[in-house]
Amino acid sequence: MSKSETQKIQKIAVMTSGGDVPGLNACIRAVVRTAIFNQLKIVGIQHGFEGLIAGDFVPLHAQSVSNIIQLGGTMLKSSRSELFRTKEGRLLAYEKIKKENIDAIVLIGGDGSFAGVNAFIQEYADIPFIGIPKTIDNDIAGTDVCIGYDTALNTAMEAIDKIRDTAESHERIFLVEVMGRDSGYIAYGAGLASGAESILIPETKADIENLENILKKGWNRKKASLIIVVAEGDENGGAYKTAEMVKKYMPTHYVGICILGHIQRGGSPSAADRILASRFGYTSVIALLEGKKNIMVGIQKNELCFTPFEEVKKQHLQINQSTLNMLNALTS
Ligand SMILES: Nc1ncnc2c1ncn2[C@@H]1O[C@H](COP(=O)(O)OP(=O)(O)O)[C@@H](O)[C@H]1O
Ligand SMILES: O=P(O)(O)OC[C@H]1O[C@](O)(COP(=O)(O)O)[C@@H](O)[C@@H]1O
Ligand SMILES: [Mg+2]
Repeated sequence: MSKSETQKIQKIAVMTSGGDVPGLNACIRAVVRTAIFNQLKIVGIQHGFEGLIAGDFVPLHAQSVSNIIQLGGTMLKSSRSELFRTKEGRLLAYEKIKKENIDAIVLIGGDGSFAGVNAFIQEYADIPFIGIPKTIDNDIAGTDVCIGYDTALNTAMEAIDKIRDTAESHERIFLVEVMGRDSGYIAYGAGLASGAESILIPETKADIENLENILKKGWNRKKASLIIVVAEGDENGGAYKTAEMVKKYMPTHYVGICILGHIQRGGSPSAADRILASRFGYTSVIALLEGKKNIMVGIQKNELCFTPFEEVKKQHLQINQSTLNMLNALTS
């Protein structure tokens, strides 16, 4: 039997992996403070799985996380790691965990990171992991909302409001491309919140079929500006490709393009993200102390819940007929 199964957990580690989001520092703070409050030792693993493979550990104390709850980015850094996808990489990671006497790990990551840790625990079963979901794409099943989505959504909405000002003054059409590799959550949320005339997302094809109609109707009823929000992962290829289509429908109009890009990943986290991050961080350590392992913390219908890593999949935005009806009414 392994140490973690026979003895109390004494030393844990926390890490961030995958694309960063606002709220990671708030989550790290909650994990560290809860660990220390419960007399656990805690180290940070720097640079995600790359740092785990390299043994890049840093001791953490209550003061290490002072004054970071409001900061974007991650004090532990993050990475995407090709080496962790290999058995050799995961063996190196295991060796470093054992050498550092780490009994359990809190992993703040996305669906990719959880797939990675699922591969790891099939090979090395004696290290309990608790996952905390973060991604601005909000596309992780097992939780209604991920850390970072709310702040990214607000960043995108504020940017679209600004584009609306200049579009109105000059009576122009703009395409605004927001992040979402395979996900329409930011596009849908920011488009709805900013009164966009059209929202193009990977989850539905009806949006592009209606585009010409919506634009012509809007212009004919003397709208001074038209804003189309496009998810980067939209099946038509994002803002540049869609702009070509729009220019065909409205050949005499100015068609501007604005790609928001990584601006959506930065900035001070919203209150909602800080609160979510704090709840998830606290719950993850308590879960380890209660003997839970290899599960992701989540929140569904405002209740905290847990999902085994092997069941953590991508979540797709569900757009049903009543949502389409609402969008049709609000953009008319
Ligand atoms: N199937 C897998 N097997 C092993 N490692 C994986 C697997 N999928 C992802 N990973 C690891 O997890 C890292 C983070 O995944 P990624 O999809 O980039 O971000 P996120 O965790 O935010 O979804 C990858 O860079 C890789 O090291
Ligand atoms: O910063 P990178 O590595 O280029 O990744 C960009 C991608 O990361 C995201 O911001 C989301 O990343 P995660 O799934 O890792 O949270 C996508 O919206 C975007 O397509
Ligand atoms: Mg992902």
